[in-house]
Amino acid sequence: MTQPAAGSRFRALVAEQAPVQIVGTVNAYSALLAQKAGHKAIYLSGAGVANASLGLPDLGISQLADVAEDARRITAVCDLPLLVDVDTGWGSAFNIARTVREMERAGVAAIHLEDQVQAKRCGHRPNKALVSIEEMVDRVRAGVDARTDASFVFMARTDGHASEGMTAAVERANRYVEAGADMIFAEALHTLEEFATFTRQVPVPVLANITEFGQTPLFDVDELAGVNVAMVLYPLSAFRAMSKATLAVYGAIARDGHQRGVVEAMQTRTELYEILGYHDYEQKLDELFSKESQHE
Ligand SMILES: C[C@](O)(C(=O)O)[C@H](CC(=O)O)C(=O)O
Ligand SMILES: [Mg+2]
Repeated sequence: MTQPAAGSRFRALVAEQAPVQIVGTVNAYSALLAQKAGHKAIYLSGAGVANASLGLPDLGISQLADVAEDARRITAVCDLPLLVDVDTGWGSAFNIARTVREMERAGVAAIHLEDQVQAKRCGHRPNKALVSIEEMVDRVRAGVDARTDASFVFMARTDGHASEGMTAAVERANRYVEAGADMIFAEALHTLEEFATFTRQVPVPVLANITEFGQTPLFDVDELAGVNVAMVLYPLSAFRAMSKATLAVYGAIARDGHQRGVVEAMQTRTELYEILGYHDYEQKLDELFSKESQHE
């Protein structure tokens, strides 16, 4: 039986399970770990691609090809609906159309595209500059028009709150919805009251980005459910934890001349193989070999 398209599955999840938790997975193996932990939706972060895959800051340096490659690697092994951060779409109308098509081809369920200028910054840092409402409306129109699968989710992100305030952020969101956006990413709001105001006035599912060390307090799902948030994003939580763990292991090996003090902190070979389904692959190999030897 073939599965419904990724976009349909993501829409159904948002409709049934709001708020849906969406966890960042910086690579294919992380996606398998998220699935193992019981998550139903995953995220490829723009900052994650820049930081983890490229070793660069999240300042609009990465390109479509970088993000598409990481997305394809995830969808190749994990069928959970994947939301992908496409930053500003990497250009104007035809570039945005190409971004949408590439993401559809990569088996992605949803993308979010933001209203910052091309030289974008992290949404939780100062000095973000936005394009005009009209320019962002053009981006949304170009993206929505480029879809070949009507279920593919186009989410518009507004960074408007930081420089223009709540009223303007709500106005921007509504203009993007009128232009065809299916869902809205409300970046860097500060309070639950702000989320309540936002969701009251925006007629589509709204995402809250609960990234650590940022502008938004670490509200829990119940609090966010109470203000009608439909999706809760944890873009870099696992990446931040694995980075700290990695540094501790490298440090211990350098300092101690062995890794014995940090073995306890490691996932075992057995656990790794379980996540990967290693033994199924091995069995397949055995079957192929034994068939081959029967022909000899
Ligand atoms: C969600 C985000 O766009 C990302 O790329 O993961 C970042 C997250 C972060 O830097 O903490 C953002 O909010 O701009
Ligand atoms: Mg980003």
